[in-house]
Parts: sequence; structure tokens; C-alpha cells
Amino acid sequence: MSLVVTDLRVEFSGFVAVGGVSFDAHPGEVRFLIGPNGAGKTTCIDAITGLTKGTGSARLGETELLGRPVHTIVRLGVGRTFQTASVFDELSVLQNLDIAAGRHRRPASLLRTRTGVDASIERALEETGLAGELATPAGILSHGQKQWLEIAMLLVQDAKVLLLDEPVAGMSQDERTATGELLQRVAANRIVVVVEHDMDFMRRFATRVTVLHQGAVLAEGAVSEVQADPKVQEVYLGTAGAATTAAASAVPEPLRKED
Ligand SMILES: Nc1ncnc2c1ncn2[C@@H]1O[C@H](COP(=O)(O)OP(=O)(O)OP(=O)(O)O)[C@@H](O)[C@H]1O
Repeated sequence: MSLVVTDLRVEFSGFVAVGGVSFDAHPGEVRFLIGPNGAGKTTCIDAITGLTKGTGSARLGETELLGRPVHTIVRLGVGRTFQTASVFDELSVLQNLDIAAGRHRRPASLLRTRTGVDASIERALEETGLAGELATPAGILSHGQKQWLEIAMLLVQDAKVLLLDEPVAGMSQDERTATGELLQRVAANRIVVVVEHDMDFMRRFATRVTVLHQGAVLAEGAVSEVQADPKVQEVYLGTAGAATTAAASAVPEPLRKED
């Protein structure tokens, strides 16, 4: 099953934030959406997840997502994270995962004191490297671990699509590497789309990249193709024409957002 976005448009009171964006994503690849501030990356994800109204098409397999309410889109297996982790700080890692898994359970069983750990939760803990933190209150997890908990929460919900908004913002180098490796594992049999500003992270872990600029697709391809694209260099550096393959390797640093 693939996610296929075609001619997606989002307007805010006449302002075109996304003006006809198309891209697709498949299991087995780590798909990146990049672009300068205000390019429309988050708005694309908001539209796909039903948070913002969009026109055009966003199909998961045969199912059209646009026009459906947020909870239906979640139930169809489309999950997302936000830049700021939205976990319950006072609850343990296990309790957070229990709540995430709640839609599979009868209310009575949610109220029972837990004696064991569901297989799906166990798998998510293993996959995200949080197995040793079962009883840790989410509030005292490291920044990276909180993001991994959010991803684990999507995994126990059996998300087929994970849309991740700047998952490594604020992470240490080790946490970035661990996150990239986690995304590669998760993407083996799920659709993973990453909105990211960290170009070093993109270079290391992206399989395919779409560059957005002013609500439109500027370029698409493998990391090396996108980096070498003069249009991309112009947007980020204002140096179209001066672009050479050697210069292309220097592009990523200025792409990094400092906020
Ligand atoms: N609710 C809204 N109402 C009006 N304008 C909005 C709204 N949400 C986003 N925008 C505008 O739409 C454009 C795209 O914003 P968006 O957040 O999608 O960009 P982005 O590429 O994710 O940027 P960043 O990297 O800064 O997060 C921006 O000009 C933004 O100001």
C-alpha cells in the first residue's frame, strides 16, 4: 500500500499555503519533505491528517483521506507526531502505551490493573529501544526518548503511515543516529514521511526527498540529485549558476534552521 498525494491545495483566507503539491511514499523507503520556513511542509501533513482542509487527493491505497474527519483518518492507520512531543508526563512509558493502544480494548479491561504487557506493546518497546524504561515516568525521559515514545505510541496503534514533523529537532548527535536507525527499521514495512530541517540527518537517512518552496514542489529525487539541483541551491543560497557538483556538497549546512 502507498500514500499518493496529488495536486494538494490548501488556502488560508485566500493565501495559498500549498498550491498543488504531489508526491508519493511507499513502505521500504524513508521519505523526506524539506524546504525553507513557510514552504508548506507542515500544512501538507495537516491536510493529509484532516487537521486542515485541503483539496486535491491524498490516497492511502484505494482510500481517499481528504474530506474525512481526523479520527477516521487515525483509524485508517495514519499517525503523526508533532514537533513537541505530546506524551503524558506524569504517566509511565507503559501507561502511555496502554492509552495509545486503548482503542483496541474494552473499557473494562482498561480499568483493570495491568499484570502483563500486550504483545503489540512489547514489540513497540523493543523496536524503539524503550524496553528498559517501562516504569519510567514519561516526564523524566530524555528529549529523544520522548520522541521515540511517541513513535512507539503510533506503532501500538498499528499505524501504516507515520508522518513525523521534525523528529530530531533538539536531539543530541547520538539520539539523531538512533532515531535514523529506528526510522529505517520502522519504514521497512510501513510508510514513513519525515519533515525535517536537519540536512545532515537527511543526507544520512533519506531514501527519497521532495523539496517544497512557497507551497510547490521545487525538486524531487535521491539526496545527491536534490543537493545538486541548481533550483534548490538558488532557493537556499541564492547562488544559481554558481552551482557545481563540488559546491552542491556544501549546500546542506545553510539549509539548517536555527530556530
Ligand atoms: N492556520 C494558518 N492560517 C494562516 N496561515 C497559515 C496557517 N498555517 C500555516 N500558514 C501559513 O502557510 C505557510 C506554510 O506554513 P507551514 O507551517 O506549512 O510551513 P513549513 O514549511 O512547515 O514551515 P516551517 O519549516 O517553518 O515549519 C506559511 O506562510 C504559514 O504562515
